Amino acid sequence: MSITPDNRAAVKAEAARLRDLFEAAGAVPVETSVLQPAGTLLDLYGEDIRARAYVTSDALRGEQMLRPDFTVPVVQMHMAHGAEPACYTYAGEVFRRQEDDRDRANEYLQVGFEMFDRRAPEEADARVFAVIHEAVKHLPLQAVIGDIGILMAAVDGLETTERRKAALRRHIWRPRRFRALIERFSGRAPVPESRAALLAVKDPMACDAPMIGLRGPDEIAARIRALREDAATPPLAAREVELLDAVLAVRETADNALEHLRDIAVDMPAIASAVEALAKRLEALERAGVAPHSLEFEASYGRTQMEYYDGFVFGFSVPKRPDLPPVATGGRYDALTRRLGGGHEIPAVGGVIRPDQVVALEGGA
Ligand SMILES: N[C@@H](Cc1c[nH]c[nH+]1)C(=O)O
Repeated sequence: MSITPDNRAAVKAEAARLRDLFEAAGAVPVETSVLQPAGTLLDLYGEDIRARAYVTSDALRGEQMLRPDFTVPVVQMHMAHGAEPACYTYAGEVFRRQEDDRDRANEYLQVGFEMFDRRAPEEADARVFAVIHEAVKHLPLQAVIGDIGILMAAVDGLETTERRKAALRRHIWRPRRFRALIERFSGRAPVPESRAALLAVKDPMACDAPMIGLRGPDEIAARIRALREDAATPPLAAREVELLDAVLAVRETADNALEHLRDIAVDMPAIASAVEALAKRLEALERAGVAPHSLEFEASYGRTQMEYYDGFVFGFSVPKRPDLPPVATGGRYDALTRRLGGGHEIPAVGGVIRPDQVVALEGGA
C-alpha cells in the first residue's frame, strides 16, 4: 500500500507516533535531503537498490538520486560530526522503483532508529530490536532474525584461494550466483566451455586481433592469469561444502538454531566466534524481554537486502503473506561506517518501520 488521499492522514499520524516512541527511547531526531549524490553512495547499497534508484543528472552536482534509504546519509552525517555514542531517529519518504509489481509502492515513509555505539554490540543489537518490537507488538507479525557475520565467517574459513573467497563474499547477496560458484569451485559443475577454450590456448594475447573494448592489454593479461590460477586451484573439499550448506540451511527457532550452529562450529571452527556473538545477542534479547524461542532464525535471512549489512539482521513480516513487504527491517552495518568514515569507524545498528504497512494491518488488510 502507498500513501493515498484516503490514508495520508493516518499514515502521517502513525509516522509521528513511531518517531515519538523512538525519541522517548533516547534517539535524537535528524533530517537528510531527499536528493543525495548518486555515484559512490549508490554502490554501497548493492545491485538490487542500484537498479531501483531514481537517478537524475545535475550540471553542478553530478548524478543525484532520490534517497533510497536513510541509513547511508545518516552514517555520512554521523561520521562527519557525530558525538559518541549516538542514537538517531528520522521519518520521511524513500524512493525505489518497482520493476514488476505495480501495486508495490515506489515511494513510502520510513521511520528509523539508528545506534552508533562501540560498547557491547550485542546489547545494541538487542536494544534496536526491542525498541522496534515494542512499536509493532500490537500487530500479528512474525519476527525473523539472521546473521550475515556467520555467513561471512563461513566463507572466510574455506580452504581455498583469497580470490575465490572474495568472489563468494561478493555474491553472498546473490544466492543463485553464490550457489553456482560453489558448484563450480567444488568441481560439481563443469568449467564453462568458452573459458576452457580460452585457457587451452598457450598465449591468448599472441594474436593479431585488433584491441577493442574498454580493457587494456595489461588488464586482459591479468584476467587470463587469474583464470589460469583458478583453473589450477584444487576443488573445495566435499566436506567443506557440506558444512557450508548445513550453515545456510539453518532455519528454526533461535534457541535451537544456536545449538545447531554450535554443533556445526565443532567441525567448522571459523564460525565459532560469530556463533558465540549470536549467543550473546540472544542473551541480551532475553534480558530485553524477547524470548529466543519466539524468534525464527534463518541463516540465509537478509541475503537479498541491503549489501551493507555485516552482522545481525532482522525483519517483521505478516506470516504467510510473502506478497506484502516487511513491516520493519534492520541490521548491523559496521563496515559501512568504515567506508564512509575517512579513517574512522564505529559499530552501528538500526532499523526502520513502514507506517503505511502498520496502518494497512490495523485496518485489517
Ligand atoms: N535502511 C534500511 C533499514 C535499516 C535502518 N538501519 C539499518 N537498516 C532499509 O531501508 O531497508
